[in-house]
Amino acid sequence: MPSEYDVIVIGAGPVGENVADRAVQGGLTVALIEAELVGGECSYWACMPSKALLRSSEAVRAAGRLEGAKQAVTGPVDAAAVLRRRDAFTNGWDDSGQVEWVASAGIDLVRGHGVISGEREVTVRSAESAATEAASERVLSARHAVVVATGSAALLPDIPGLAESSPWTNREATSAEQIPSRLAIIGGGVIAAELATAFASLGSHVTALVRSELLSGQEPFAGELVGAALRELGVDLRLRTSPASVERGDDGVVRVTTDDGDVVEADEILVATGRVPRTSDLGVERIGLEPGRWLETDDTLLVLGADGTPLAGDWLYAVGDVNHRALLTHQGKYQARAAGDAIAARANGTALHDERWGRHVATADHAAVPQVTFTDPPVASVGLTAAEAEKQGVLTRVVDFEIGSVAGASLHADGYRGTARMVVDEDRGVLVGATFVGSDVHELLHSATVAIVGEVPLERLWHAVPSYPTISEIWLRLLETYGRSNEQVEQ
Ligand SMILES: Cc1cc2nc3c(=O)[nH]c(=O)nc-3n(C[C@H](O)[C@H](O)[C@H](O)COP(=O)(O)OP(=O)(O)OC[C@H]3O[C@@H](n4cnc5c(N)ncnc54)[C@H](O)[C@@H]3O)c2cc1C
Ligand SMILES: NC(=O)c1ccc[n+]([C@@H]2O[C@H](COP(=O)([O-])OP(=O)(O)OC[C@H]3O[C@@H](n4cnc5c(N)ncnc54)[C@H](O)[C@@H]3O)[C@@H](O)[C@H]2O)c1
Repeated sequence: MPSEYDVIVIGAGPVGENVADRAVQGGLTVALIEAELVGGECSYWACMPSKALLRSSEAVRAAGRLEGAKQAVTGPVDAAAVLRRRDAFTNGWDDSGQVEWVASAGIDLVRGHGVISGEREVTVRSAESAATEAASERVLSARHAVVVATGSAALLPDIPGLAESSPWTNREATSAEQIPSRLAIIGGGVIAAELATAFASLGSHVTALVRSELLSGQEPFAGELVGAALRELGVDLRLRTSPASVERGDDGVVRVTTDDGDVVEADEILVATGRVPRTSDLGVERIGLEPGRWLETDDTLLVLGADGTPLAGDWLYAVGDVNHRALLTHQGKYQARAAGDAIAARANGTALHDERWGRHVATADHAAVPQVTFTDPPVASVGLTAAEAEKQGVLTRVVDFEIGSVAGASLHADGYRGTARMVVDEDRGVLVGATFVGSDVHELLHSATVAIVGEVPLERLWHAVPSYPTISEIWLRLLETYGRSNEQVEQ
């Protein structure tokens, strides 16, 4: 293998793989360095296994909401079969399939831990040498760019006794071989809500300790509807409650003392309190950056130095979780496409389109980040919440509608419960945010993303006719509730 490449990518998660692929397609040679499994957190301990843990129980509950189907589906979910299905999605934590794809894409995979050892230089310590401490290092240099795609890891809050109690992070939870009888969860964000749903559905008695509100970054009705559903699943949901201390006794039982003096007992405790960047052992101090911090970038994903401008020579990029722009696989891969193409354009001396919405920038990170929280009901959101729009000074109008009163939804599930909200920028007459909560709203989300990214005037949206009878008719109801501008003039 050569020691000089056009581009070196550190981290072969979904985002690193994509930036490498894009750079190869731009005619460049690429080395992709991975310390663990090619495919990263998403494939093995995050998106894929967590969704596999959720889906079967969701399907059973969906049948239970339909007269006629519910009589046919009467038994409990087979947790062991769900775990086997999860194992199939993670390929038994074997990345050989993804390694094959890397080779077929013309990318050189280098196994080991990458450290930035100088400008355009990365030293790779092989996994074996890290274990034996034998010196087996390779120094690689990059003619054009080094891309950091090292992702994020679970944040462990400083709660007395927690670290000593063998807590689960997303890794242990998504790779669990058994369903614990009692699971305590700290946190009220996306991971906590999804994994509370998964484990409660698979038979755990879940106690969730949420220091503020559930899903507090989203529209308030999202947390209310998901919280009600979790309680129906038997989750002991404790809002505005924090753990004061944690202890795992000799009997193996974890005891969490809450700030109101109560004691919660559990067999396992899952920490879902946010993420930290994987930059603490990356050598960034050699180039004037602080280890353990997120890497701030411009919109072409070039890393910014302490002075807020890209490092001299435009050689260091950061994509995916590690830049903290949006901790989502699809958004990281979007950044990867922009960065990979920008690297190729800069290397080949072709035009750089770094204007807003240009080919080489990740503009959507600021305007239209879609996210589905795979609870039951799921929460599908994109763009700004009403509170965020107001905070940004947008002249905001909010329109809400109950999804259950749409014909398609009432056919979809008996007693369909759900809410939709659109957030409108009144000055521009366009949508800037949308949230849907309700069974199977996932697939509605992309329509809202297209409307926001395309800045489609609401007047034109009236001509996008939703099929009857589908849940998409919610669009028509939202527009009718908003009213047409000529109606407003007449009033
Ligand atoms: C439980 C859970 C569920 C999630 N569900 C979803 C979901 O449904 N949809 C969604 O969009 N997002 C989801 N996410 C978020 C998603 O997992 C991340 O946004 C995504 O994995 C980020 O990709 P990445 O490539 O930036 O980083 P990662 O996937 O973290 O990959 C980084 C890679 O870099 C490697 N690495 C790190 N440091 C080095 C080094 N110095 N040298 C060599 N290699 C290194 C790591 O081993 C890893 O393989 C979920 C997250 C969690 C925790
Ligand atoms: N379906 C998806 O798209 C999906 C699924 C899972 C994760 N993710 C991504 O992973 C990221 C991380 O998820 P997350 O749930 O860990 O983070 P989060 O930021 O969504 O939620 C963190 C939660 O922990 C709480 N918290 C923080 N510190 C605490 C402390 N010391 N004590 C008690 N509570 C504390 C917060 O109040 C919040 O409720 C998310 O930003 C999301 O983008 C996405």
